[in-house]
Amino acid sequence: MLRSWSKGAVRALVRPSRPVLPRTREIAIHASRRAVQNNAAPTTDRVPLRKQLKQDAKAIRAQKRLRKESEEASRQDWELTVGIEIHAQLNTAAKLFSRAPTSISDTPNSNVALFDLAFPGSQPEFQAATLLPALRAALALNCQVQTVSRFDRKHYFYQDQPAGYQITQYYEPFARSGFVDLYDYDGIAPEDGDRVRVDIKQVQLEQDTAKSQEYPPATQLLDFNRVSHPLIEIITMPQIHTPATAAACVRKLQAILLACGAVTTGMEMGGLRADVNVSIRRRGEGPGQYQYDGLSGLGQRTEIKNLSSFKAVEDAIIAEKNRQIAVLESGGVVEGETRGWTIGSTETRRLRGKEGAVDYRYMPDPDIPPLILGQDLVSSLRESLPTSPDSLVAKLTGPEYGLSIDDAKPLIELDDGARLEYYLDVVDILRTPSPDLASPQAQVPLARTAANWVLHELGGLLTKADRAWSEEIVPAQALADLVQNLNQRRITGSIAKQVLAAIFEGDSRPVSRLLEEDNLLLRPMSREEYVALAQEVLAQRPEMVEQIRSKNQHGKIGWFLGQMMRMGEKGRVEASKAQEVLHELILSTP
Ligand SMILES: Nc1ncnc2c1ncn2[C@@H]1O[C@H](COP(=O)(O)OP(=O)(O)OP(=O)(O)O)[C@@H](O)[C@H]1O
Ligand SMILES: [Mg+2]
Ligand SMILES: [Mg+2]
Repeated sequence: MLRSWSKGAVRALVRPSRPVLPRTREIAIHASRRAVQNNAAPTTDRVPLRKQLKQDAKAIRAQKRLRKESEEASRQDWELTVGIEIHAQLNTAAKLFSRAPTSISDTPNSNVALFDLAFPGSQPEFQAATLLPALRAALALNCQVQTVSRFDRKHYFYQDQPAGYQITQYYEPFARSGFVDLYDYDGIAPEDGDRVRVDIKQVQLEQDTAKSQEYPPATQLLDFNRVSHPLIEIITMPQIHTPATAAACVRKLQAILLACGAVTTGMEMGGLRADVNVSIRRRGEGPGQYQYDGLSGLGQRTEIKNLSSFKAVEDAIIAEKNRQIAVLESGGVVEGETRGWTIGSTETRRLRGKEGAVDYRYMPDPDIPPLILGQDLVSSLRESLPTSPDSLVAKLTGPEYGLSIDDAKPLIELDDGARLEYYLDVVDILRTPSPDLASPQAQVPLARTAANWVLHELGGLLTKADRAWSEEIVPAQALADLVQNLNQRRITGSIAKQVLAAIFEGDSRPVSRLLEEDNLLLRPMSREEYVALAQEVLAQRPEMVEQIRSKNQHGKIGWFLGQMMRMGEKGRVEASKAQEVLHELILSTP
């Protein structure tokens, strides 16, 4: 179908499937095994495998210790400074200046308007709907929204940018002067204390570039579906001084953007990319000669572009800091540069000298009128802003849910917020009034049990099967039914795990039917049955019973309990009742 915005004839991109990277731990294990095999010539001094592995582990520990010590030493001598630029793809249906859809997963080059390809004579049509996610982001980042802002042209020549310039907001961005607070639970470096506030200089609207795919030696294919996808660039002040806090800052910004609905995908899916700017200065020496937006005394910065994971942010900063220290300690000078980083690498690499504002020849775009924003729009968006990640942490760890921070954080962060949605659905179902509803006091334990099942039991199955998250694998209703049955002691924990695994594998029967048909409901054992079973296991080791009685070795009761669980009918023995009967028979009978 020929759409008015898709007449550009552009070579299609063949999208190769994403390579599956082996996990680093696996690489390490394989590498050491291979080393052992290579050394396995039939010599008399061959090192046994276990010994070799132990030696390898010791060497790795020593290496880590050395690295930590040298980090510590360099931290005392040098101060690191980092400022971050985040590019986030906004959650909008259309591009920034055309009505072409933003869907980038469609056939390559199928969602492109003439303006996106810079066809002569085509004109920009600003898509006002872009403002909604952009403003939500700015408000969630505590920015001051500007009543008037404008678009500028930033010139550079590269095939992913058909106009020869990017439309951005350089002189008058739509939002300024925000901040993001990072807490210890966000994973900031311990030396940064409980909280770090990072100021946000500005947030600007701009166009994304086309996606290029290299086929060396001579082919590069371009997919213009991404060109002119609306982006915001968030620019932090250079106020971060540790690599871990820089990574925590990007993670937090992503969480905030997802929570307020400004974006739909995070770094994993390419919806967010970070550039980090790194400089160092020697402690105790005079101030550096560089300044940024009123903050002076800084060292010369280099910029590492296009980082696509939190780990890459942290690792690239560590590598670049070490490189700059080595340059300065050997009497060299740090050049203002744009550098690159490859995952798994230990060094950043020079891409080009850093362009300055002059190189970009910024100029106001003559074809796009200023953006004038009414305060009524801003206030109504502010009022309807969804809960922030910090408020979510407070809510989940507060009296309503009572979760630990260790459970609350992954719930909020996993699967771009989808895991939390699912968890809240499960809890909502559990709390829906019903005749046998747990009392309000029981709601916290129920919420905790639900978190355990969503994160650890269901999460464990996902990890084991190496499957991506989907709320459809085990519907929220099914998990809630399972937790409810467990809570009401209609099934045992091990049966609940067995049923969860069955549903995970595709059993689509409602939980109640599954439990009935497979005869899994707990048929409570009578007291007589518990006593008979206990007597049977006690008779197996009378000498142990004697020891418990005479020497007060109560810890040994656990062995008998284990025997009762094993010997009893599957799924019928309740540990607490079995223990009670054991205590009674052993301790109160002389
Ligand atoms: N001396 C410095 N050390 C560390 N970071 C710095 C230093 N000076 C500036 N920065 C950081 O560098 C970033 C500069 O971003 P900005 O978008 O203003 O300029 P740019 O990098 O030249 O632009 P672009 O890369 O978009 O063309 C900010 O995050 C700022 O905090
Ligand atoms: Mg920038
Ligand atoms: Mg930059």
